[in-house]
Amino acid sequence: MELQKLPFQTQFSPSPSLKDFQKVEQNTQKYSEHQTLNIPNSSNPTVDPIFLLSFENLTYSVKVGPKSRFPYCGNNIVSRETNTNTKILLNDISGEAMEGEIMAILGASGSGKSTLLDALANRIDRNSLKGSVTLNGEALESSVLKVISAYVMQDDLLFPMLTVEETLMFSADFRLPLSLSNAKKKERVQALIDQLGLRNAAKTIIGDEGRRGVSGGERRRVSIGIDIIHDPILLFLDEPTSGLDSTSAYKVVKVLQRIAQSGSIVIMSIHQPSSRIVDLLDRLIFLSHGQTVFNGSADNLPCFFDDFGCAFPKKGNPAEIALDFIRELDDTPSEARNLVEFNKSWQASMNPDNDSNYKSSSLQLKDAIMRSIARGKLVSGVIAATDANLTSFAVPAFANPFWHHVLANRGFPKRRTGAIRMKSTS
Ligand SMILES: Nc1ncnc2c1ncn2[C@@H]1O[C@H](COP(=O)(O)OP(=O)(O)OP(=O)(O)O)[C@@H](O)[C@H]1O
Repeated sequence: MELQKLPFQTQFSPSPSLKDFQKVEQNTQKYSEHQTLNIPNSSNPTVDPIFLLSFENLTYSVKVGPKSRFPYCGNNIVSRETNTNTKILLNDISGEAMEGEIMAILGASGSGKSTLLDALANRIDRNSLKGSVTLNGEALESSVLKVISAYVMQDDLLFPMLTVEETLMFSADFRLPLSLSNAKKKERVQALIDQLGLRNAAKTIIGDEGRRGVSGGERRRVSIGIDIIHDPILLFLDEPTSGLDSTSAYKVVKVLQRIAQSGSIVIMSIHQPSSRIVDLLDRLIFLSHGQTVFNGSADNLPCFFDDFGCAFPKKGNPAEIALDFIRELDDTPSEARNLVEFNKSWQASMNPDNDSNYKSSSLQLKDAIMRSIARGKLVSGVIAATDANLTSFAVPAFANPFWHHVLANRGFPKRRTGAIRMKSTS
């Protein structure tokens, strides 16, 4: 794949040094002040995908104690037992997702969706997780992942008395580097409001039971916004549509598609997507008891199940139909095992050379990240200071959502009382 020539391209070697990154950072700003915040719309998808997330043979198990003979004594008795069993939560899961795509993880409750998401997002101890997760063929250091990714949880904790705009500005103040000017932060917030489709709600308070505020769908998009303020390359979301009506859920996924097409890989777990949501999903992984029972595009579902021997109805929501089939097969362990095995052979027959679907110039990760920054991802300034190994970034990294950080530090912003001065964005 011929890569677009950028003004700074000749300035770095295949193994960039700290100075190279700093030059790129400066040049990126010079190259196009605007590009940093330029968010392509969905009709303008990424031209040349430069990132590929791959995961191979992911296996994760936990030790579980036997049922206590003295249940009323609580867990202590059980934990003293040496006779523990192993429960396999993920069993040999492989797949890949490319920049510009949304990959959805589906399956019945307890099938392992959140566990797989956690495994991909490096939220499981690497010593317990077998297999590999790579970006452009390189294992991801957790410090790098912190900077280039975001994880959006199901439960959103937002301040009810702040407006949408103030909430996002608060996130920008806390999560973007101090070196980034206030004007740039405001610019980023405004771009994000448009990307999230929240322009009409920008001045509306979040609200709660006592105060009317934004709708449930808007609230969910604000939650996504505070986590993606730095414009990450990898975005993980745990059930981003749960609890939303069909239209709100669709709007959320539409926003996610826009984010993917601005140069990210979006990976999410989802329960029962509607047909029009399924149309927005590029890749689906169906899990059953921690194993893959289908991995591919929704278009392949009818053919896959027909080949397996389940006549796939011509009409209806393909994801729902597939989930129903899987649920039925789950009732008979031998049938469920057959489906897992069938998926393996079907995958192999679809891709006999075992080639990655990703046809690219296989850019090294560092180069790909720099190219992505030049394209406008990772808000300018986020990697202003990196070391040669891409292991330390000048980004504030909070283990918890930043609200926790604020609360823990008793920095709760008192609107209008000025305990923390909220910078006005208007
Ligand atoms: N630490 C643990 N110890 C034992 N079992 C666990 C542990 N964590 C998760 N599990 C089990 O692993 C299975 C998969 O859990 P996971 O949360 O990934 O499922 P899920 O598909 O996301 O479910 P849901 O749709 O209900 O959120 C479940 O049976 C769960 O009870």
